[in-house]
Amino acid sequence: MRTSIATVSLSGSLTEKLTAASRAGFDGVEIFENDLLASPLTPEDIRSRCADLGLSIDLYQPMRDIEAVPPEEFTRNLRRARHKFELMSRLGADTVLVCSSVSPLAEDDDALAAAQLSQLAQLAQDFGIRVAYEALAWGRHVNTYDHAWRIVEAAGHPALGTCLDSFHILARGSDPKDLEGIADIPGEKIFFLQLADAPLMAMDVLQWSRHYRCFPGQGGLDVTGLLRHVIAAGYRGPLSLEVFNDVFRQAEAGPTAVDAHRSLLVLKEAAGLAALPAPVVPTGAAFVELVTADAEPASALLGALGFARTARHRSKPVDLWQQGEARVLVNTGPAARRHGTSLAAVGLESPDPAGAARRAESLLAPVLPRRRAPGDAPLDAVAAPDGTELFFVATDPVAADGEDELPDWRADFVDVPHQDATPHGVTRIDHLALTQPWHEFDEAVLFHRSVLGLHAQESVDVADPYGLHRSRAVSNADGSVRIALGVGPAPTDDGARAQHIALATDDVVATARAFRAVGGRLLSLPANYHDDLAARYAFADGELETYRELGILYDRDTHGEFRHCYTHTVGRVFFELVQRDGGYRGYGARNAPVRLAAQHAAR
Ligand SMILES: O=C(O)c1ccc(O)c(O)c1
Ligand SMILES: [Mg+2]
Repeated sequence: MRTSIATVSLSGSLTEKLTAASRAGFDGVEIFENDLLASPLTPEDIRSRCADLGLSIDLYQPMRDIEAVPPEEFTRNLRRARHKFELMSRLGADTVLVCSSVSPLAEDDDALAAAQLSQLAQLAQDFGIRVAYEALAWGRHVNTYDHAWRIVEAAGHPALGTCLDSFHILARGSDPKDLEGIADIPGEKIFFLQLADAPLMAMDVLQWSRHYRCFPGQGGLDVTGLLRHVIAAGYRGPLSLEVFNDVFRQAEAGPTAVDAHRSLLVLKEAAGLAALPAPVVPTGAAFVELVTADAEPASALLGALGFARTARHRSKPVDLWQQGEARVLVNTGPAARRHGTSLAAVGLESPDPAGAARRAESLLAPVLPRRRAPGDAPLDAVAAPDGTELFFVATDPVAADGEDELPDWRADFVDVPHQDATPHGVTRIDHLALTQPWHEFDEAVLFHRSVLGLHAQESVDVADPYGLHRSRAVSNADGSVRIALGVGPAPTDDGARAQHIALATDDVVATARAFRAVGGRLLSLPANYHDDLAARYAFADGELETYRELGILYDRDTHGEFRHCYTHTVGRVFFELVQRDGGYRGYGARNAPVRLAAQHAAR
């Protein structure tokens, strides 16, 4: 099925919007009236621009407050409509959206609405135009899809059909049973389908629609289920995205259009309308890579944490630090000069690295060129929305019988003589916390879910002394890959750009003590925090005193317990030591406000 996007869903001038939609691979657009009014291009220019870009104009919208009004008012509406139909002829657009009236002049009279819409459709037909009537969820008298359809059916005009909009239908929180009526609408009378999701919120539906709509898969509405009903009805027109929110309006149109198109691809896959290469879910974090112009602070911190510098890349200035199954690469190559100390790449263990890359590519992830010296392992890598490089590396590169050996990233490293540092009990990487640019948060969550096949937890809000952080974790089924995607309060705030690496230990007290014994600095916490812990939980003798001394935080869920503490920050990066017991599933979100305040104080 063809894909389309409303120009209102992208930022910029009409030209910028059209270019972005075309580049991202959309087949068509809905031209939003305000975008046309604000454009210096004539309708003929817009028509030829779209043609040059390979875009059809699938819809012109919206026409408002047309139906169920007194006769003099309707005469004025028809005059207005004639102007618009002439304009549409110049544009080469053959379908117009009419949304249900919000006017105080509108009467609660379905027969009148049907008669007037029929008259409008007759005029449209003379121009070769079809009218698609949409129920706004806040329409004065018509605000449900079935009500709009009853009026269209009663009008019985061949140039009048309905437009279904997933937001208006699903935002009313209707019983899933109410949606079954969609399949009873003759497919050819559904003239258009608009798709949008939204996070679940209890608020006025108009504000919700205008400020919080997002692309399918980024919110909490069952857009897939709705699409199945519409397909069952026989609809075969475009799948068109119509999103309004405060974020994309300030973001660049190009990346938004790619994010939008990815959401449609995932939606089509979920609804059984398209087959993509299957997701290859990563099975572990093989390594993280830090880039830095000055390796000293990061190396000192890794050393204090009990890591040993075990190997060096054979052709690049990259050291491999290891402890247990936790591996950190420190790269002082050219990329470092651009970034300061930051987390630039993650090696994800994959049972099928090439398959993982094919999946990513099919979902429009930029595949990274294999910049490598002769003899280096040819690793598959893609860029996440925030630019983090994701390498898909073989869990078990040794060839099974009859198969080619997979490239082994470790083969690029040569062991270096190192003093056997005494390990401090770190066993592996527990999770990564990656702060996203504020306008890419929803995109990042959809990316990690769809491209990597990870499951997304609920979004949590975390108070910071100077703003609010939002965080949403994505993980695989057994928790061996966990990434907490976050967005900070202000792009200029250091904390809002922080990235952290949480290291697992079976005994956080021992690991923290060992770290401190060699001069490591742990984030210290206010006494009030531990006083509150004493009020909430009964600890063994001396336990809480130890936590006070070391700056260890504590949390509990229905599964188990969580103990954690934090190092100081190097560039954008700090480490967390975590001990999970009994299957604790969270990330200590309850403690995050205290941690954020302590980090502000430490700065
Ligand atoms: O918010 C609105 O007014 C509006 C306009 C046109 C639409 O198709 C829609 O879904 C909402
Ligand atoms: Mg709509």
